[in-house]
Amino acid sequence: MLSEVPIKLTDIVLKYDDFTALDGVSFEVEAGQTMALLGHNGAGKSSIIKVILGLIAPSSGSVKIMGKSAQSSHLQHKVNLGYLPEDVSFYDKLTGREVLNYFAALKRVRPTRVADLIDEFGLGYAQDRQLKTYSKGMKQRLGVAQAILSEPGILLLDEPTVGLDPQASQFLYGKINQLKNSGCAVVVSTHELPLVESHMDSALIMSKGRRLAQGTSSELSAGSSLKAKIDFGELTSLVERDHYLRRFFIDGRLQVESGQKQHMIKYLVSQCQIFDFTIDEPKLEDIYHDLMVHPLLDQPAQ
Ligand SMILES: Nc1ncnc2c1ncn2[C@@H]1O[C@H](COP(=O)(O)OP(=O)(O)OP(=O)(O)O)[C@@H](O)[C@H]1O
Repeated sequence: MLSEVPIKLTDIVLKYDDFTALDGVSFEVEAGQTMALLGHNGAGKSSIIKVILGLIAPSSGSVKIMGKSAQSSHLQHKVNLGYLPEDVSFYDKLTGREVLNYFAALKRVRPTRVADLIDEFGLGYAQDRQLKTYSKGMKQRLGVAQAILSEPGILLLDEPTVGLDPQASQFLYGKINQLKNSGCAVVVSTHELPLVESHMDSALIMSKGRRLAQGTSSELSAGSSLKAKIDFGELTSLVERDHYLRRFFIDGRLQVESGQKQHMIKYLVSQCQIFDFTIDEPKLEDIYHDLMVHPLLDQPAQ
């Protein structure tokens, strides 16, 4: 029997009174896949996470977690799920260690895991201090440690790197990668595009509750109107002789839409015997900003 898809949303519409926060959102996250939710403030990212958790019911559409409705009453007990809310807050008279011990007992996690995570997240020196003495980043580290405590099969992180220093952010994405390799399905809502580009499998880019684009970095790049830039040593002299290449010679570089890239590479290799070139693909950050300026809102939901 095929295993169930950990997260599957189909045509989700979510209304808060008269306001439509999500409008026809569909996607799946397979086991061992990581997906980023991107979009402007108010695009609907946290709402998606809350719908996946079953904290809010969509107005229409279906949310299946491991094949079961997200609204099913015992789902939380049956699915090993880790969650970091956007505004992480714990009772601030507890110490860091007490907070993690509390969640460890709740999730039936061995106590040695608490000690390991406190150590890995660099909180050992503060583990017996009350949270009211913690900085924002220390609380965030604790929140992330809480979310991954049970080595979840589904991990939902809402803006996990807010307040984290660059080293802690890198460490977190290393942890996400470890969980992915053990089969966890991961969804991260974030505004940190370079981290997404280097660490996540795919991204769903949202605007005003709708999907603007979705895919891996190369799929997003191929669907974008931004150009890939191809450079090699004797470019200028070759372009002077080659009428075809001249068409793509812009600002001293060959520039082609991502969809034409393979064709251009073939041409360079077979027609020009150029084997040594570099390709500068559009960055996720550029694709994102381009989409925000030129939205493709008529794109049908997948
Ligand atoms: N409980 C609520 N009642 C009414 N409107 C809400 C509620 N929660 C969210 N909204 C609205 O729904 C839209 C989506 O909100 P959401 O929090 O999902 O956005 P987001 O993409 O996570 O934003 P941010 O990047 O700022 O965290 C926003 O316009 C927000 O004002």
